[in-house]
Amino acid sequence: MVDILCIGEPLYELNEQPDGSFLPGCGGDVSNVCIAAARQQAYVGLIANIGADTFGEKLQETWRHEGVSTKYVTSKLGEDTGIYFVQHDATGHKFLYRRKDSAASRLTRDDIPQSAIAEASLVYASGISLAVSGDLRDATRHAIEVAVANGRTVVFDPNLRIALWSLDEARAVTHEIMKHCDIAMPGLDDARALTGHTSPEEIVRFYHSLGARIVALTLGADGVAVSRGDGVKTIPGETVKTVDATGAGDCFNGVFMAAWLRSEDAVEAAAIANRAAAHSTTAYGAVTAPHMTLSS
Ligand SMILES: Nc1ncnc2c1ncn2[C@@H]1O[C@H](COP(=O)(O)OP(=O)(O)O)[C@@H](O)[C@H]1O
Ligand SMILES: O=C(O)C(=O)C[C@H](O)[C@H](O)COP(=O)(O)O
Repeated sequence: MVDILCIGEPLYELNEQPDGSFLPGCGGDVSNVCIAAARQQAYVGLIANIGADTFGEKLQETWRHEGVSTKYVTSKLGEDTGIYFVQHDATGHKFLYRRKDSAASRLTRDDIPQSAIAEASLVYASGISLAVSGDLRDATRHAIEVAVANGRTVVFDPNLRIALWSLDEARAVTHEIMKHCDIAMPGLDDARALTGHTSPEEIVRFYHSLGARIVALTLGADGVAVSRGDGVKTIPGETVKTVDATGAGDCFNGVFMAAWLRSEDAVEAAAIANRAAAHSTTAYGAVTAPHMTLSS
Protein backbone atom coordinates (compact mmCIF):
# COMPACT_ATOMS: atom_id res chain seq x y z
CA MET A 1 0.00 0.00 0.00
CA VAL A 2 1.31 3.47 -0.86
CA ASP A 3 0.41 6.80 0.77
CA ILE A 4 0.58 8.81 -2.43
CA LEU A 5 -0.10 7.57 -5.97
CA CYS A 6 0.72 9.86 -8.90
CA ILE A 7 -0.34 9.37 -12.52
CA GLY A 8 1.21 10.97 -15.59
CA GLU A 9 4.26 11.16 -17.82
CA PRO A 10 7.85 10.79 -16.58
CA LEU A 11 10.40 12.36 -18.95
CA TYR A 12 14.13 12.04 -19.45
CA GLU A 13 15.67 15.49 -19.00
CA LEU A 14 18.50 17.27 -20.85
CA ASN A 15 19.22 20.57 -19.12
CA GLU A 16 21.29 23.17 -20.98
CA GLN A 17 24.35 24.38 -19.06
CA PRO A 18 26.09 27.76 -19.29
CA ASP A 19 28.83 26.16 -21.46
CA GLY A 20 26.22 24.86 -23.95
CA SER A 21 26.45 21.20 -22.89
CA PHE A 22 23.36 19.32 -21.67
CA LEU A 23 23.15 17.83 -18.19
CA PRO A 24 21.18 14.56 -18.20
CA GLY A 25 18.60 13.96 -15.52
CA CYS A 26 15.06 12.91 -14.72
CA GLY A 27 11.93 15.02 -14.97
CA GLY A 28 8.28 14.87 -15.82
CA ASP A 29 6.06 16.56 -13.28
CA VAL A 30 4.59 13.50 -11.56
CA SER A 31 7.99 11.81 -11.29
CA ASN A 32 9.35 15.01 -9.71
CA VAL A 33 6.43 15.03 -7.24
CA CYS A 34 7.03 11.36 -6.32
CA ILE A 35 10.74 11.94 -5.72
CA ALA A 36 10.10 15.04 -3.59
CA ALA A 37 7.56 13.17 -1.43
CA ALA A 38 9.76 10.05 -1.16
CA ARG A 39 12.63 12.24 0.08
CA GLN A 40 10.32 13.16 2.97
CA GLN A 41 9.90 9.45 3.77
CA ALA A 42 6.38 9.21 2.33
CA TYR A 43 5.57 5.89 0.69
CA VAL A 44 4.98 6.89 -2.91
CA GLY A 45 4.12 5.13 -6.17
CA LEU A 46 3.88 6.15 -9.79
CA ILE A 47 1.32 4.97 -12.35
CA ALA A 48 2.96 5.39 -15.75
CA ASN A 49 4.07 3.67 -18.90
CA ILE A 50 7.66 4.27 -20.04
CA GLY A 51 9.76 3.01 -22.94
CA ALA A 52 11.79 -0.19 -22.77
CA ASP A 53 14.86 1.90 -23.64
CA THR A 54 17.95 3.49 -22.07
CA PHE A 55 15.98 6.51 -20.89
CA GLY A 56 13.36 4.32 -19.26
CA GLU A 57 16.13 2.38 -17.51
CA LYS A 58 17.64 5.62 -16.18
CA LEU A 59 14.25 6.64 -14.80
CA GLN A 60 13.78 3.23 -13.17
CA GLU A 61 17.26 3.44 -11.60
CA THR A 62 16.46 6.86 -10.19
CA TRP A 63 13.11 5.78 -8.73
CA ARG A 64 14.75 2.71 -7.11
CA HIS A 65 17.46 4.93 -5.65
CA GLU A 66 14.92 7.48 -4.37
CA GLY A 67 12.56 4.85 -2.91
CA VAL A 68 9.66 5.48 -5.30
CA SER A 69 7.58 2.33 -5.89
CA THR A 70 7.61 1.21 -9.53
CA LYS A 71 5.03 -1.52 -9.01
CA TYR A 72 2.59 0.29 -11.30
CA VAL A 73 5.12 1.40 -13.92
CA THR A 74 4.83 -0.58 -17.13
CA SER A 75 6.98 -0.64 -20.26
CA LYS A 76 6.68 -2.30 -23.61
CA LEU A 77 9.27 -3.03 -26.28
CA GLY A 78 9.04 -0.66 -29.22
CA GLU A 79 7.69 2.30 -27.23
CA ASP A 80 9.82 5.36 -26.46
CA THR A 81 10.34 7.30 -23.25
CA GLY A 82 9.55 10.99 -23.73
CA ILE A 83 12.45 13.46 -23.56
CA TYR A 84 12.56 17.17 -22.85
CA PHE A 85 15.19 19.87 -23.01
CA VAL A 86 15.40 22.73 -20.51
CA GLN A 87 16.79 25.98 -21.88
CA HIS A 88 17.61 29.08 -19.88
CA ASP A 89 17.55 32.78 -20.71
CA ALA A 90 17.22 36.07 -18.86
CA THR A 91 13.49 35.45 -18.29
CA GLY A 92 13.95 32.01 -16.72
CA HIS A 93 13.62 28.53 -18.22
CA LYS A 94 11.66 27.06 -21.07
CA PHE A 95 10.94 23.48 -22.13
CA LEU A 96 11.32 21.84 -25.53
CA TYR A 97 9.60 18.46 -25.88
CA ARG A 98 10.32 15.26 -27.79
CA ARG A 99 7.36 13.28 -26.46
CA LYS A 100 4.93 12.77 -29.34
CA ASP A 101 3.47 9.22 -29.26
CA SER A 102 5.60 8.45 -26.22
CA ALA A 103 5.09 5.30 -24.17
CA ALA A 104 3.43 7.39 -21.43
CA SER A 105 0.93 8.83 -23.89
CA ARG A 106 -0.31 5.26 -24.50
CA LEU A 107 -1.35 4.45 -20.94
CA THR A 108 -5.03 3.51 -20.95
CA ARG A 109 -7.78 3.15 -18.36
CA ASP A 110 -7.18 -0.63 -18.39
CA ASP A 111 -3.71 0.02 -16.94
CA ILE A 112 -5.13 1.75 -13.83
CA PRO A 113 -4.56 -0.34 -10.67
CA GLN A 114 -7.97 0.18 -9.10
CA SER A 115 -7.28 -1.58 -5.79
CA ALA A 116 -4.05 0.39 -5.24
CA ILE A 117 -5.94 3.65 -5.81
CA ALA A 118 -8.70 2.54 -3.46
CA GLU A 119 -6.07 2.09 -0.72
CA ALA A 120 -3.87 5.16 -1.29
CA SER A 121 -4.33 8.16 1.01
CA LEU A 122 -3.71 10.73 -1.72
CA VAL A 123 -4.08 10.46 -5.50
CA TYR A 124 -2.23 13.09 -7.52
CA ALA A 125 -2.53 14.18 -11.15
CA SER A 126 -1.88 17.32 -13.17
CA GLY A 127 -2.97 19.26 -16.21
CA ILE A 128 0.00 17.67 -18.01
CA SER A 129 -1.42 14.19 -17.31
CA LEU A 130 -4.62 15.41 -19.03
CA ALA A 131 -2.90 17.18 -21.94
CA VAL A 132 -0.44 14.57 -23.22
CA SER A 133 -2.91 12.35 -25.13
CA GLY A 134 -6.52 11.21 -25.27
CA ASP A 135 -5.56 7.84 -23.76
CA LEU A 136 -3.61 9.29 -20.85
CA ARG A 137 -6.40 11.82 -20.24
CA ASP A 138 -8.96 9.05 -20.11
CA ALA A 139 -6.73 6.96 -17.82
CA THR A 140 -6.19 9.95 -15.52
CA ARG A 141 -9.90 10.72 -15.38
CA HIS A 142 -10.57 7.08 -14.57
CA ALA A 143 -7.97 7.09 -11.78
CA ILE A 144 -9.66 10.16 -10.29
CA GLU A 145 -13.13 8.55 -10.61
CA VAL A 146 -11.87 5.47 -8.76
CA ALA A 147 -10.27 7.65 -6.08
CA VAL A 148 -13.47 9.66 -5.60
CA ALA A 149 -15.63 6.51 -5.52
CA ASN A 150 -13.41 5.17 -2.74
CA GLY A 151 -13.37 8.39 -0.73
CA ARG A 152 -9.66 9.08 -1.41
CA THR A 153 -8.25 12.61 -1.30
CA VAL A 154 -7.53 13.89 -4.82
CA VAL A 155 -4.78 16.46 -5.33
CA PHE A 156 -4.47 18.36 -8.61
CA ASP A 157 -2.06 20.89 -10.13
CA PRO A 158 -3.41 22.46 -13.37
CA ASN A 159 0.25 22.78 -14.58
CA LEU A 160 -0.55 24.60 -17.83
CA ARG A 161 1.67 23.57 -20.79
CA ILE A 162 0.49 25.52 -23.80
CA ALA A 163 2.76 23.47 -26.13
CA LEU A 164 0.53 20.46 -25.42
CA TRP A 165 -2.98 21.91 -25.91
CA SER A 166 -4.87 25.14 -26.37
CA LEU A 167 -5.68 27.50 -23.51
CA ASP A 168 -9.41 27.02 -24.13
CA GLU A 169 -9.15 23.25 -23.91
CA ALA A 170 -6.90 23.45 -20.86
CA ARG A 171 -9.42 25.74 -19.17
CA ALA A 172 -12.41 23.55 -19.91
CA VAL A 173 -10.74 20.25 -18.96
CA THR A 174 -8.87 21.37 -15.85
CA HIS A 175 -11.83 23.29 -14.44
CA GLU A 176 -14.05 20.26 -14.95
CA ILE A 177 -11.59 17.92 -13.22
CA MET A 178 -11.14 20.35 -10.33
CA LYS A 179 -14.75 19.66 -9.36
CA HIS A 180 -13.64 16.20 -8.24
CA CYS A 181 -10.51 17.34 -6.40
CA ASP A 182 -9.96 18.16 -2.73
CA ILE A 183 -6.64 19.98 -2.86
CA ALA A 184 -5.74 22.43 -5.66
CA MET A 185 -2.07 23.32 -6.13
CA PRO A 186 -1.81 25.79 -9.03
CA GLY A 187 1.11 28.10 -9.80
CA LEU A 188 0.28 31.81 -10.08
CA ASP A 189 1.11 32.32 -13.77
CA ASP A 190 -0.82 29.20 -14.83
CA ALA A 191 -3.77 30.15 -12.63
CA ARG A 192 -3.89 33.68 -14.03
CA ALA A 193 -4.02 32.33 -17.58
CA LEU A 194 -6.57 29.64 -16.75
CA THR A 195 -8.94 31.61 -14.53
CA GLY A 196 -8.62 35.14 -15.94
CA HIS A 197 -8.24 36.40 -12.36
CA THR A 198 -5.19 38.35 -11.29
CA SER A 199 -4.92 38.52 -7.53
CA PRO A 200 -4.06 35.47 -5.38
CA GLU A 201 -7.23 36.08 -3.33
CA GLU A 202 -9.48 35.96 -6.42
CA ILE A 203 -7.71 32.86 -7.74
CA VAL A 204 -7.97 31.06 -4.40
CA ARG A 205 -11.68 31.93 -4.23
CA PHE A 206 -12.16 30.63 -7.77
CA TYR A 207 -10.60 27.22 -7.02
CA HIS A 208 -12.60 26.93 -3.78
CA SER A 209 -15.74 27.68 -5.80
CA LEU A 210 -14.93 24.69 -8.06
CA GLY A 211 -14.86 22.47 -4.96
CA ALA A 212 -11.31 22.43 -3.56
CA ARG A 213 -11.19 22.28 0.25
CA ILE A 214 -7.59 23.43 0.32
CA VAL A 215 -5.86 25.71 -2.17
CA ALA A 216 -2.08 26.14 -2.18
CA LEU A 217 -1.24 28.76 -4.81
CA THR A 218 2.51 28.95 -5.40
CA LEU A 219 3.92 32.42 -6.06
CA GLY A 220 7.46 31.63 -7.33
CA ALA A 221 10.11 33.61 -5.44
CA ASP A 222 7.30 35.28 -3.46
CA GLY A 223 6.36 32.05 -1.67
CA VAL A 224 2.86 30.62 -1.41
CA ALA A 225 -0.72 31.64 -0.62
CA VAL A 226 -2.58 28.88 1.21
CA SER A 227 -6.24 28.68 2.14
CA ARG A 228 -8.57 26.25 3.89
CA GLY A 229 -11.54 28.39 2.96
CA ASP A 230 -11.19 30.58 6.04
CA GLY A 231 -8.89 33.29 4.66
CA VAL A 232 -5.68 33.35 2.67
CA LYS A 233 -2.38 32.98 4.53
CA THR A 234 0.66 34.15 2.57
CA ILE A 235 4.03 32.61 3.42
CA PRO A 236 6.88 34.70 1.97
CA GLY A 237 9.54 33.13 -0.27
CA GLU A 238 12.91 32.04 1.05
CA THR A 239 15.97 33.92 -0.16
CA VAL A 240 18.21 31.47 -2.02
CA LYS A 241 20.66 31.55 -4.94
CA THR A 242 18.37 30.28 -7.69
CA VAL A 243 20.00 28.82 -10.79
CA ASP A 244 17.12 26.71 -12.21
CA ALA A 245 13.52 26.69 -10.96
CA THR A 246 12.55 23.67 -13.09
CA GLY A 247 10.60 21.32 -10.86
CA ALA A 248 10.16 23.81 -7.99
CA GLY A 249 6.36 23.59 -8.21
CA ASP A 250 6.54 19.79 -8.25
CA CYS A 251 8.93 19.75 -5.30
CA PHE A 252 6.49 22.01 -3.46
CA ASN A 253 3.58 19.67 -4.23
CA GLY A 254 5.42 16.48 -3.22
CA VAL A 255 6.73 17.90 0.04
CA PHE A 256 3.36 19.50 0.82
CA MET A 257 1.57 16.15 0.45
CA ALA A 258 4.14 14.29 2.58
CA ALA A 259 3.89 16.93 5.32
CA TRP A 260 0.11 17.17 5.08
CA LEU A 261 -0.19 13.39 5.54
CA ARG A 262 1.62 13.75 8.86
CA SER A 263 -0.29 16.67 10.36
CA GLU A 264 -3.26 17.50 8.09
CA ASP A 265 -2.19 21.09 8.75
CA ALA A 266 -2.17 22.85 5.36
CA VAL A 267 -0.40 25.99 6.58
CA GLU A 268 2.39 24.03 8.26
CA ALA A 269 2.73 21.77 5.20
CA ALA A 270 2.94 24.83 2.92
CA ALA A 271 5.63 26.41 5.09
CA ILE A 272 7.77 23.24 4.95
CA ALA A 273 7.18 22.81 1.21
CA ASN A 274 8.03 26.48 0.58
CA ARG A 275 11.48 26.00 2.14
CA ALA A 276 12.16 22.74 0.33
CA ALA A 277 11.03 24.14 -3.04
CA ALA A 278 13.24 27.22 -2.62
CA HIS A 279 16.26 24.97 -2.05
CA SER A 280 15.33 22.83 -5.06
CA THR A 281 16.07 25.85 -7.28
CA THR A 282 19.72 26.05 -6.25
CA ALA A 283 20.99 23.49 -8.80
CA TYR A 284 20.30 22.67 -12.45
CA GLY A 285 17.79 19.86 -13.02
CA ALA A 286 14.23 19.08 -11.94
CA VAL A 287 15.29 16.86 -9.03
CA THR A 288 19.03 17.43 -8.70
CA ALA A 289 19.32 19.80 -5.74
CA PRO A 290 19.30 18.05 -2.37
CA HIS A 291 15.90 18.52 -0.79
CA MET A 292 15.56 19.54 2.80
CA THR A 293 13.84 16.91 4.92
CA LEU A 294 11.02 17.43 7.38
CA SER A 295 13.46 16.75 10.21
CA SER A 296 16.14 19.24 8.98
N1 LIG B 1 13.32 32.02 -7.10
C1 LIG B 1 12.78 31.38 -6.05
N2 LIG B 1 13.19 31.66 -4.79
C2 LIG B 1 12.67 31.03 -3.73
N3 LIG B 1 11.71 30.08 -3.82
C3 LIG B 1 11.26 29.75 -5.04
C4 LIG B 1 11.75 30.40 -6.23
N4 LIG B 1 11.11 29.89 -7.29
C5 LIG B 1 10.24 28.96 -6.80
N5 LIG B 1 10.33 28.89 -5.45
C6 LIG B 1 9.59 27.99 -4.57
O1 LIG B 1 8.97 27.00 -5.37
C7 LIG B 1 7.54 27.09 -5.28
C8 LIG B 1 6.93 26.79 -6.63
O2 LIG B 1 7.40 27.73 -7.57
P1 LIG B 1 6.44 28.31 -8.70
O3 LIG B 1 7.32 29.03 -9.67
O4 LIG B 1 5.34 29.07 -8.08
O5 LIG B 1 5.82 26.97 -9.29
P2 LIG B 1 5.74 26.42 -10.78
O6 LIG B 1 7.10 25.84 -11.06
O7 LIG B 1 4.69 25.36 -10.71
O8 LIG B 1 5.37 27.57 -11.65
C9 LIG B 1 7.26 28.49 -4.74
O9 LIG B 1 6.02 28.53 -4.06
C10 LIG B 1 8.45 28.69 -3.81
O10 LIG B 1 8.22 27.98 -2.62
O1 LIG C 1 6.60 20.07 -18.80
C1 LIG C 1 6.46 18.88 -18.57
O2 LIG C 1 5.61 18.16 -19.12
C2 LIG C 1 7.31 18.25 -17.57
O3 LIG C 1 6.85 17.36 -16.90
C3 LIG C 1 8.70 18.76 -17.40
C4 LIG C 1 9.12 19.28 -16.04
O4 LIG C 1 9.84 18.29 -15.33
C5 LIG C 1 8.00 19.82 -15.19
O5 LIG C 1 7.06 20.44 -16.00
C6 LIG C 1 8.51 20.80 -14.18
O6 LIG C 1 7.41 21.39 -13.55
P1 LIG C 1 7.48 22.64 -12.58
O7 LIG C 1 7.57 22.10 -11.19
O8 LIG C 1 6.19 23.35 -12.81
O9 LIG C 1 8.69 23.45 -12.96
